[in-house]
This record gives sequence, C-alpha cells and structure tokens, in this order.
Amino acid sequence: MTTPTDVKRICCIGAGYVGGPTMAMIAAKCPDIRVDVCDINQPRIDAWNSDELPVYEPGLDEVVAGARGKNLFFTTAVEESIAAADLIFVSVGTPTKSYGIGAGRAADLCYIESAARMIAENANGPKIIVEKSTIPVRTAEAIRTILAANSENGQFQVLSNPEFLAEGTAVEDLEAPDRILIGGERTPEGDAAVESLVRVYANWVPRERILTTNLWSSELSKLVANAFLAQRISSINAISALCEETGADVDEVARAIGSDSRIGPKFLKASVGFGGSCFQKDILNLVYLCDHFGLPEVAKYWNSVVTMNDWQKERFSTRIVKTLFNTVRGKRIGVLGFAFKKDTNDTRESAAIYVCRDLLLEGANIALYDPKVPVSTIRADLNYVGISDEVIDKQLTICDSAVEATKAAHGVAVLTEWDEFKTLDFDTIYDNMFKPAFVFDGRNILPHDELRAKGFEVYAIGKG
Ligand SMILES: NC(=O)C1=CN([C@@H]2O[C@H](COP(=O)(O)OP(=O)(O)OC[C@H]3O[C@@H](n4cnc5c(N)ncnc54)[C@H](O)[C@@H]3O)[C@@H](O)[C@H]2O)C=CC1
Ligand SMILES: O=C(O)[C@H]1O[C@H](OP(=O)(O)OP(=O)(O)OC[C@H]2O[C@@H](n3ccc(=O)[nH]c3=O)[C@H](O)[C@@H]2O)[C@H](O)[C@@H](O)[C@@H]1O
Repeated sequence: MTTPTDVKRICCIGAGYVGGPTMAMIAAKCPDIRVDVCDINQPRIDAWNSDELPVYEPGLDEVVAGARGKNLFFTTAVEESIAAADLIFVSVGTPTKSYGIGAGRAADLCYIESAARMIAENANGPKIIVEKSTIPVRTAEAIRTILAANSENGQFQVLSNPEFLAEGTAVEDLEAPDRILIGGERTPEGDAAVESLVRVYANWVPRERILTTNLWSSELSKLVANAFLAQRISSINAISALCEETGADVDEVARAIGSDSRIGPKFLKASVGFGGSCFQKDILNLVYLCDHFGLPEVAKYWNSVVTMNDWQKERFSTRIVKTLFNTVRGKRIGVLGFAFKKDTNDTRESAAIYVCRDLLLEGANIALYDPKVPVSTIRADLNYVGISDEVIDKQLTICDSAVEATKAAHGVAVLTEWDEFKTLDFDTIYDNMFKPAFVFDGRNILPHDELRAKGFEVYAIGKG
C-alpha cells in the first residue's frame, strides 16, 4: 500500500438532504478537517448559512451551529473548494431519468457527470473522489474516464461510500451508523485512498463497523440495501390486504413473524405505501440494470416491489371512496400529513401525493394539515402529478392545525405518522364531523378502540 493521505480539507459537491447533514457530522467529529459544502443553488446555500436550515431533521440545527464558521462552510464557490480539497464527496441528486433511453427506470447521471467535469477542470493535484450519491453499479468507471479525458496530470482515486441514513433520524444514523461502507480499487493506490477515508470516519465510528470492499460491491450494495428494505414493506403491505379479508391483524402478524430472529422486527410496519426520494428510484434503477445485463427474471422479481407499493396507495384511496358510499364529490376529506414519513419536511414520492391526487380527481374537497411541509411544496407536488392550479384553488384548503382540517369533514385520512396525530382532541373532532364520522388510518397510529367507542367508523390498514 502507498501512504494514505491525512485528509485536511474536504469539499462536498451537493448541499442537499445527504450532503448537508453528512458533512455537518464529519465537521463536528473532525475539528482538524475543514469541510466546504458546495452547491450551485444559491438560495439553498443561503438557507444553510441562516437559522432556517433547508432540511428539517431533529438535532441538525445543533450539529450545524456547533461547526459552522469554524471548520464547516456552506458556499457556492465550488471551483475554489475543489482546488483546495484533498478529498471530494459527490453528493448530487441521481433521480430517475424522465426522458430518452431508460426513461422511467434508469438513473439520470447528468449531475454526476457535471460534477466530474467540474472536478477535472479545477483539480490541481492528486484528489480522492468519493461517490456519496446512490448510483448504478460501475459508475466509478464512467467518472474515472471523464476525469482522465479532461485533466492534464490528474491523479485521481475514485471511491464508493454510499450513505445509509434515513430522513427523520439522520443525525442519530450519522452519529452511530450500523456500518460505513467504502469501496475502492484493489491496487496499492486504491487501498491507500480507502485508508485515508477510513481514518476520517474512525474519528468517531468503531473500526469494526467500517467495511471495505471492491468498488462494484460497494456501489451495488447500496441499491440492494434499499431494495431489501422496500421489499419488506411491500411484503407486509401485501399481507395487510389478506388480513383485511380474513380478520387477521397485520400488526399482530408482524409481531409474530418479527420475533423470529431470522426475520427481525424492523421495517414490518404496514402503511399506505412507502415513499421517499430513494426506494422507488433505486429499485427501478436495479430493475433497469438487471434488464441491461440480460436478467429479465431478476428484473421482474424486483419490479414487483414497486408494483405492490403502487397498488397499496391506490387501494387506500379506493377504500375511502367506496366507504363514503362510492362518492366523495363535493365532500370534505381532512388529510393529516403530507411528508413521506414523520420528522422530515421532505415529500418526494410521498404516498400522500398520490392519495390526494386520486381524491381530487374524484371531486373531493381536501383540507390538509402537515406540521412541516410548506404550501408551495404541496402545490408543486400536486402539479407534478397532473393536478392543475385551478383544481387546487377550488378543491384544496391548507389548514394550520389537524383539528381545523377535520372540521365539517365526511372523512379523515392519516397519511403521515406525525406523533401529534396520536393525541388529538378526538371528542371535538367527532363533534365537528359529518356522521358517520369515518377515519382512515393509513399509518395505524391512532387509538382505534377508543375512537370506535366515541362513535367513529375506523378503517385501518390490515385490520379485518
Ligand atoms: N435523501 C436521502 O435520505 C438519501 C439520499 N441518498 C442519495 O444521495 C444523493 C443526493 O440525495 P439528496 O441529498 O436527497 O438530493 P438533493 O436533491 O437534496 O441534493 C442534491 C444537491 O446537489 C446540487 N447539485 C447538483 N449538481 C451540482 C453541481 N454540479 N455542483 C454543485 N451542486 C450541485 C443540487 O443543487 C442539490 O442541492 C442521491 O443520489 C440519493 O439517492 C442516499 C441516502 C439517503
Ligand atoms: O437511500 C435512501 O434514501 C435511504 O432510504 C431509506 O430511508 P428513508 O427513505 O429516508 O426513510 P425510511 O425510514 O426508510 O422510510 C421510507 C418509507 O417507507 C415507509 N415505511 C418504513 C418502514 C416501515 O416499516 N413501513 C413503512 O411504510 C416510511 O413511512 C417511508 O414512507 C433507507 O431506510 C435508508 O437506509 C437509505 O439511506
């Protein structure tokens, strides 16, 4: 192995949900390393430099406040930061491609490519480039080719270091990760680069939790981890439909099977469907790769996880319409929650978007409350799934509280598991609703027996 570099300066390209929190944690744990987090989006950088961070995560304000201005800097000066850094994280978005070859399945690598070109143009010495974004297996090869073709004497090592944090628990996950995964080229130079990055994490993560692999295993493991997690949710959601037909209770089934240590209790919570920016995108990417490598059976197998999720979302909106006597036209539905899970302001691929779309198309009037999601995001998300401004203006009301959203409603639907929904004033809600007062709990968080005793008609996922 050649000598590992002692990393002194880090640059991160992309100050999003991953780049911001991840770099803030590195800066907090490594006071001797200067970390520049860069983005081309000026308002986003301004927000990172303000008291109103662009990402809502419990505990993040404190981590940022502790390091910002000392060894943590948010900036749009990408070029200068690249030039000054020993190690560069690439943490830009890799959304599903919406055009051309692979549309709707393949990952769009245009931001990765532009980041690689920026690095090639501005690097003035040896650099370690770290893929933090989730990318298709063998992307490091493309990055290496772009770097080699666009720099004079660049000595680059490309590493894969996927991120496993979940939104809502990002700070906890970064503070005590189950593992850190680092893939590198199996050469003396590659090993030295891997060791340099291992030493950064070893400032707070026990060495036995830092796994090193070859590049391709690391790249692929990220897609596979998300596919396995999402598969568990689709599996329990599939069973939730069977529970509803048979009188079994999906939470009891989940507890019973999850007690088997070979299965384990996590990620078995039946829901209205998984959301978030990554599960669907990463599975579709995996499916595309399998097809590309001539494995249609494998592609079909993983695609069914997404198909089941789409069905679960659709099943929930259909249930609301059917229960409300086959029509919701002109009826007010109180929707509680729009984020894809609690403790985040992120709505990407949230099940709520699709349920609200279906209900609006059925003519319902939606009264919506979410504690963290801004009105502009809700409108943009609905526009994106084909709901016009005219329909939104006419049929959607954004409310300041859950109780307000349920006033004069024919039905109430819980779409995000925010803690505050568990302890609402259900007596007032009942009094204010049309009767029968229907509740559709898409997260199984409400006290169903108590609600039934008050007179509500309760539908819950996977409860017969
Ligand atoms: N959101 C999450 O919880 C997780 C996301 N990931 C992966 O991490 C990657 C990033 O995801 P997010 O942070 O959620 O995306 P994001 O969309 O929040 O942030 C990406 C940022 O990159 C910036 N950017 C794009 N091109 C740039 C360039 N050339 N120079 C400077 N900045 C540039 C964008 O302006 C944007 O602010 C994706 O590949 C995602 O799959 C992985 C684990 C968790
Ligand atoms: O690559 C990513 O982006 C990340 O994707 C997920 O994290 P995230 O999407 O932030 O949140 P999760 O807690 O995984 O929840 C995803 C969705 O599944 C739903 N879910 C989760 C668990 C469960 O048992 N049931 C269920 O319906 C959640 O409500 C949410 O809509 C993974 O958990 C992270 O490890 C990964 O880094």
